[in-house]
Amino acid sequence: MIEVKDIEKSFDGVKVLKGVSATFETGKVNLIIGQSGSGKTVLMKSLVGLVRPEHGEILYDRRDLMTMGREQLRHLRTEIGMLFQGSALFDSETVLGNVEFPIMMYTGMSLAERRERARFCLERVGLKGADDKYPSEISGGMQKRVAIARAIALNPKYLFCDEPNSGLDPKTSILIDELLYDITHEYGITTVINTHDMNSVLGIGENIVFINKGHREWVGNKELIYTTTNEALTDFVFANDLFQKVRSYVLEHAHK
Ligand SMILES: Nc1ncnc2c1ncn2[C@@H]1O[C@H](COP(=O)(O)OP(=O)(O)OP(=O)(O)O)[C@@H](O)[C@H]1O
Repeated sequence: MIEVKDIEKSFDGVKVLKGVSATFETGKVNLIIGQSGSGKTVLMKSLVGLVRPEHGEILYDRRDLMTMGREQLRHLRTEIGMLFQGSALFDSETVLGNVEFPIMMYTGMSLAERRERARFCLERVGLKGADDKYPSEISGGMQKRVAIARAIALNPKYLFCDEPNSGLDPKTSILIDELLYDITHEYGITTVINTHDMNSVLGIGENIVFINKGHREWVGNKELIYTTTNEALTDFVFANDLFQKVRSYVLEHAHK
């Protein structure tokens, strides 16, 4: 479990996180949602140590990132998997090479062990047989799967995904969501996903943290979101006509 307590972060004197507290649960898909500019990315960057808040605590299973020494930080990094926007694969490396990379960086495994682990991860994300391809030779959805295989290569306790559906068609997005959901549950990972995608919110949102103008405005799950009376949240989630209709349908049937 990751807990953040009263996080504050400013840029050039402007506060963008205004005392955010939230819990990201173990073995669950935790979503951070909110409008553009609300502070989601700054929150996620704070969680992984890329941004340093001026105030607050970031507790990884009770270990505070804010007060960790260099060794503790290095150890924590081996427990974290990251999936960046746009996959961020190394173009000059094969699919297998990309997945092997963190294993080579952070473990003392032999080449044969590394290969075995990387192949296992590729098979887990449904990419058996793609080892020798280069990122430019595979589709965006496949690239995302490679990035997921790389993110789980070190068997992480915590997995962070920044907009994992960006650039994908709706069907591929759902498949990627399902894969992230399955992996989270299979390995008991604390997964934190930063997303705008309403299909993801209503599909895999087991624990949803809604950030509005730098505040944590609402916490709940995909079921509770239908009945929320929080205006900022309904404006954000049900802005789209189709989702508004889905909401009306769900509410109507819930009362029968
Ligand atoms: N390094 C930085 N320097 C100055 N301001 C920043 C920096 N990073 C973020 N901000 C500001 O902090 C605010 C929150 O930005 P953030 O990127 O967290 O928004 P977001 O919710 O992730 O938006 P989006 O969904 O569009 O990515 C914005 O006003 C942004 O301009």
